[in-house]
Formats: sequence, C-alpha cells, structure tokens
Amino acid sequence: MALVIGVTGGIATGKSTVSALIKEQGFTVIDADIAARQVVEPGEVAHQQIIENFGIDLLLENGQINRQKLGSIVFHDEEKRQLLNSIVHPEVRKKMNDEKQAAFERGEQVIFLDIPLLFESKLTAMVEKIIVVYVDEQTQLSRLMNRNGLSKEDALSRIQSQISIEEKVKLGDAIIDNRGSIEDTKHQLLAIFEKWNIQ
Ligand SMILES: CC(C)(COP(=O)(O)OP(=O)(O)OC[C@H]1O[C@@H](n2cnc3c(N)ncnc32)[C@H](O)[C@@H]1O)[C@@H](O)C(=O)NCCC(=O)NCCS
Ligand SMILES: Nc1ncnc2c1ncn2[C@@H]1O[C@H](COP(=O)(O)OP(=O)(O)OP(=O)(O)O)[C@@H](O)[C@H]1O
Repeated sequence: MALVIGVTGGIATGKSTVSALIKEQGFTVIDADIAARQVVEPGEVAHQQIIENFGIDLLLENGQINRQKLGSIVFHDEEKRQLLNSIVHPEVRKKMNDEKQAAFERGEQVIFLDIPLLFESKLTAMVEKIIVVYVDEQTQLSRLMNRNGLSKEDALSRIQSQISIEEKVKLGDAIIDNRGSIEDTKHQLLAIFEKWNIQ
C-alpha cells in the first residue's frame, strides 16, 4: 500500500518551496493550487459557474478569469469566498484524486499532496501523515507582501482567511521550520524522510 503525505501550512509559509525539494528527491507532489487553476480554465464547468455567480466582468480579454480581481473580492468577503470554494473545491478534489490514482498505478510508493486548505476544508482523511511548513506570522506577512506585491492590509486579509499557522502547527505530524535558509529546510525534510523511513 502506498503512503499518502499531506504538505500544508499558511499562505506563503513555504509549501511550494518544500514541494520543490520533495520533487528533487524524485517523488510526485500533487499541488492543489495548480489543480485549482486547471479547473477554472475556459470550457471547464467551474469557469462557467464562476461567471454565473460573480459576473462576466470578471473575465480578461482572452476569456481567462481575472484572478487578481477575484482575489480582491473573495479575500475581503467571507460569504463570497465560501461561494467560490463551493464551486472550485469539489472539482479540485476530483482532479487530485485522479492524479493520485494515476501515481498509484505507476507503482509509486509514496505520494505527496500539497494542500494549503487541508485543515480548513477538512481534507485530512485524504492523507495518512501531515507535514506543516511553518514560519512565524511576521515572516509570513513580509514574505507574502514581497512575493505578491500586496499592501499590509491586503496581505493580512489573506492570512486571516485561513486558520492561523500557530494553530496548524499543533495539528501536524511533523513540522518544518522554514524561517532559515533553504538548505536548512532541506535538512529538516530529509530528517523527516529518515524518521518515516521514506526512500
Ligand atoms: C482567489 C483566487 C482566484 C486568487 O488567485 P491567486 O492567483 O491570486 O492566488 P493562488 O490561487 O495562487 O493562491 C495563493 C494562496 O492563497 C491561498 N488561498 C487561495 N484560495 C483560498 C481560499 N479560498 N481561502 C483561503 N486561502 C486561499 C492559499 O494559501 C494559496 O496557496 C484563487 O486563489 C482561487 O481561485 N481560490 C479558490 C480555490 C482555492 O481554494 N484554492 C486553494 C487550494 S484548493
Ligand atoms: N527559506 C526561505 N528563505 C527565504 N525566502 C523564502 C524561503 N522559503 C520561501 N521563501 C520565499 O517566500 C515566499 C513564499 O514561499 P512559497 O511560495 O514557497 O510559499 P507557499 O506556502 O507555497 O505560498 P502559497 O500559500 O501562496 O502557495 C516566496 O517568495 C519564496 O521565494
């Protein structure tokens, strides 16, 4: 039986960074953020449902959803965020399950799922072990502001739309402290692999 491991954390705490290190070790990482982009491509069911619920003005000239505009709506309005989640999440779960199945069928023994909202969306049953990628809230805020070019207010509203990273740390089977260098983060990841006998 293959082992399925969830990688989670708060927004901008370093899940993608850790996922890249996991891939470097030769493992498949199935990324919920990527799936969430694929299921809203023009022609997909969720694309149509988003237009019906949020309006045609949300589209760019090329027919893609204007993610910046949608983000500025849903990260300031919990009801609208729940509405978007109810459209996108079922499709994301399907896509991730299909990709997981394909990895099983390729004979892979350990599969990683990078799911930012693992706890918020109550998806912990999808995985057997959980790695939480941690940085303190100040580091999270400044990395998010830098990476996305967001104001402090906008960055805080995104952070506050999730369970706090301090809470998530209590729920993980293993924690990676990503406040140091990438090399330091890699050492912690490899130590977890050793402890869990992942090779
Ligand atoms: C609101 C959208 C359009 C903003 O797009 P944008 O390109 O700016 O951000 P991106 O998708 O890369 O997400 C960045 C991070 O934001 C956080 N985030 C995204 N959606 C949500 C949400 N609904 N609730 C809380 N945090 C979220 C996650 O930590 C994610 O890693 C987009 O995030 C979206 O469609 N969200 C709904 C789907 C979802 O929940 N995705 C997260 C994984 S399933
Ligand atoms: N150890 C580190 N040292 C310095 N900067 C880092 C480190 N790890 C990640 N970063 C930077 O912090 C930002 C957030 O990292 P990353 O994109 O991996 O987070 P994430 O958790 O995947 O974000 P999201 O929730 O938005 O998907 C990026 O700009 C990244 O380059």
